[in-house]
Formats: sequence, structure tokens, C-alpha cells
Amino acid sequence: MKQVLVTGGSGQVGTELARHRWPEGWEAVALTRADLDLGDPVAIAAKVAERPWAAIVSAGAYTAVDKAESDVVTAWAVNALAPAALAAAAHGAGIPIVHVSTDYVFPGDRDGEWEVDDAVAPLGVYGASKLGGELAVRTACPRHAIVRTAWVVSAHGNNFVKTMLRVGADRPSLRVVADQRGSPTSAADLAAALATLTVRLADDPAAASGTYHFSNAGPTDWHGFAEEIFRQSAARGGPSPTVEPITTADYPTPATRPANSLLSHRAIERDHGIQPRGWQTALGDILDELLGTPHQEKTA
Ligand SMILES: NC(=O)C1=CN([C@@H]2O[C@H](COP(=O)(O)OP(=O)(O)OC[C@H]3O[C@@H](n4cnc5c(N)ncnc54)[C@H](OP(=O)(O)O)[C@@H]3O)[C@@H](O)[C@H]2O)C=CC1
Ligand SMILES: Cc1cn([C@H]2C[C@H](O)[C@@H](COP(=O)(O)OP(=O)(O)O[C@H]3O[C@@H](C)C(=O)[C@@H](O)[C@H]3O)O2)c(=O)[nH]c1=O
Ligand SMILES: [Mg+2]
Repeated sequence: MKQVLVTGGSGQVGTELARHRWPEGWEAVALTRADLDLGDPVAIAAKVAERPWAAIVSAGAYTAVDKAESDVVTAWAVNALAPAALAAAAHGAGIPIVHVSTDYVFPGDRDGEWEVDDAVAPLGVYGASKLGGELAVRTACPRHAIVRTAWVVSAHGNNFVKTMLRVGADRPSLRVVADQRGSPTSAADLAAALATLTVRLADDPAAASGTYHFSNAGPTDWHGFAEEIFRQSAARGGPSPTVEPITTADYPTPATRPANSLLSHRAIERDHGIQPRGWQTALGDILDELLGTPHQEKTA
């Protein structure tokens, strides 16, 4: 059996990597905090040396964007030093690493989609620490895929879909920012793409390494995302409050977020043939899991 070491096993992406149907002969070993403390580089090296892993998927991270502003050292330990330790150990073991990064490495200060080689300039500590992780992986382990994703949602863990449903159940109307654009990403769809990249990099010496973008397809903003969540929620008998569009200035937060973080999928399609589906369809699968399938239209 080819075993893949997965960090962040209790997170959204780690959970979906564990649930994913890997090809015959492959399995994901999803490690939680209790199995491996990502704040401990020595423990990371020991865990990689423990057995003959086929590959590493680095999905663990410090993802509390606002909290990171005042918890800089922990954010950098988990998001930069831990990937460095994983990548160095992967290289030493002769295996590839697939590392998950973020749209928040971009400044978001122009329209259009960000390409993988566009200049990065993070606006906050979380994005900066994730960029540190990217640089560490790129330099320490040539056999790698760095996969920047965005706005990850799923039926598990903390995410915008679950927050909207929870808050929307208690209030007739919500206020959500309409001036931050991007594309939502289903953790399950991302896990499938990560699994494809992992198997390709491990099995095929000619498979391309590099930096890639994966999100679901199509643009929106957080307000548009919330509206679609409640449109699809209503069809399933879930909450459907009204959603008032507001500006970023109306919703002050410790961390500054990019105004536009739309990711181009050109590179991942070109090198690996991966084509994401639309975000609305992917959202439907998540709401099916959280709320059940939509009620049938009554036919006369
Ligand atoms: N969520 C999002 O919107 C986005 C996420 N990403 C990236 O995708 C990847 C996966 O994110 P996602 O699954 O959503 O994140 P989650 O916040 O759902 O999960 C993060 C995971 O990392 C673990 N972790 C954090 N600190 C430590 C530590 N010190 N030791 C061991 N484990 C630790 C958490 O464990 P515990 O549960 O114990 O805290 C959890 O399993 C990350 O690299 C993230 O940066 C990129 C873009 C968007
Ligand atoms: C709950 C809520 C949020 N918002 C805003 C805040 C923020 O700008 C936006 C989304 O809220 P979130 O808390 O999900 O945002 P955030 O935690 O910044 O989400 C980010 O997480 C990290 C890990 C990433 O890598 C990014 O891709 C992105 O997904 O919506 C409202 O306007 N109204 C609300 O009621
Ligand atoms: Mg968040």
C-alpha cells in the first residue's frame, strides 16, 4: 500500500483527503494535532522518517486570518517553518510534497485573474506566513506542487457556508461585504485535485512540479456567495435571511483582505489536465450534506 502523509487531518481539506477515494493501492494517513504538532520541526522530521511514505500532502495551517495579526510567531511556525521541515524531510526521503497555499499571498489590487507567476505581496500576517511556506517548499524540495486555493468551504469545520447558515438561522437579515471578489472552493473538489497531483508526482518522474491555482470556477464576492448560499438553502428548507451588501469599510477586521483574489486555472489545466467545476454546483453538494437535497418542485 502506498501511504500519503497528510497534515491538518482534522481540518476541512484533511477531512476530505481522508474521505477521498484514492486510486487502488493508495491511502491517505490523515494526521491530527495529537499525531503531529506542526509547531515542532524535530517531530516533523521524525514522523516523515517513521515509514516509507509515498508522498506528503501539507494541508495543516494556522488559518485564523484575524488572530494571526497578533499571533505572528505561531502563524509563522505553523505556516512557514512546518512546511520547511516537511519539504526538507520529503526531499531527504526522495518523495514529492504537495503543499496547500492561499489567494491571500496576492495584494488583490487589480481586476482580472491572478496567474501563478504574478507578483505576490501579502496584505497581512496570514498571507505573509503562507508565502514563507511557499518559498520554503519551493527551495527545499524540487519535486513539489504548491497549490494556492481560496475561500475553502465544506460540510465540516469552520467556514463561510456554515457561518452563514448558523447566523442566518437566528437573524432576519445579514450584512456581508460586496467589494471583495474571489472564487469559493469545495474542500472535496480541492482534495480530488490534490490527490491527482500527489499520485502524478509520486508515480511519474516526468510529471511537472510548480506552483498552481485551484478554486471552483466562476467569480463572485462574499455578498454574492452569501446570497447563493441562502437561495440554495431556501430550496432545502434551510434559513433564507436577506443579505445586505456592505463595503469593507463597514466591516472592520484586524487583517486586511485582498479586494480581488480571483485565481487563474491556466497552469493546472495545462500541466495536469485539472478543470474545476462551477462553484454554485459544488456548493449544492455541500448543502445537500448539511441540509439534505432540494425539495421536489410540485408538478400539476
Ligand atoms: N480555509 C480557507 O478558506 C483556505 C485555506 N487555505 C489553505 O488550505 C489548507 C487547508 O485549510 P483548511 O482545511 O480549510 O484549514 P482548517 O483550519 O480547517 O484546518 C487546519 C488544520 O491544521 C491543523 N493545525 C493547525 N495548527 C496546528 C499545529 N500546531 N499542529 C498540528 N496541526 C495544526 C488544525 O488542527 P486543529 O483542528 O487541531 O487546530 C487543522 O487540522 C491550509 O494550508 C490553508 O492555509 C487556502 C485558502 C483558503
Ligand atoms: C461572518 C461575516 C463575514 N463577513 C466578511 C468578512 C470577510 O471579509 C468575508 C469572509 O469571512 P471569513 O471569516 O470567511 O474570511 P477569511 O477567514 O478571511 O477567509 C479566508 O480564510 C483564509 C484561511 C484563506 O486562505 C482565504 O482564502 C479566505 O478563505 O466576509 C461579512 O461581511 N459579514 C459577516 O457576517
Ligand atoms: Mg476564517
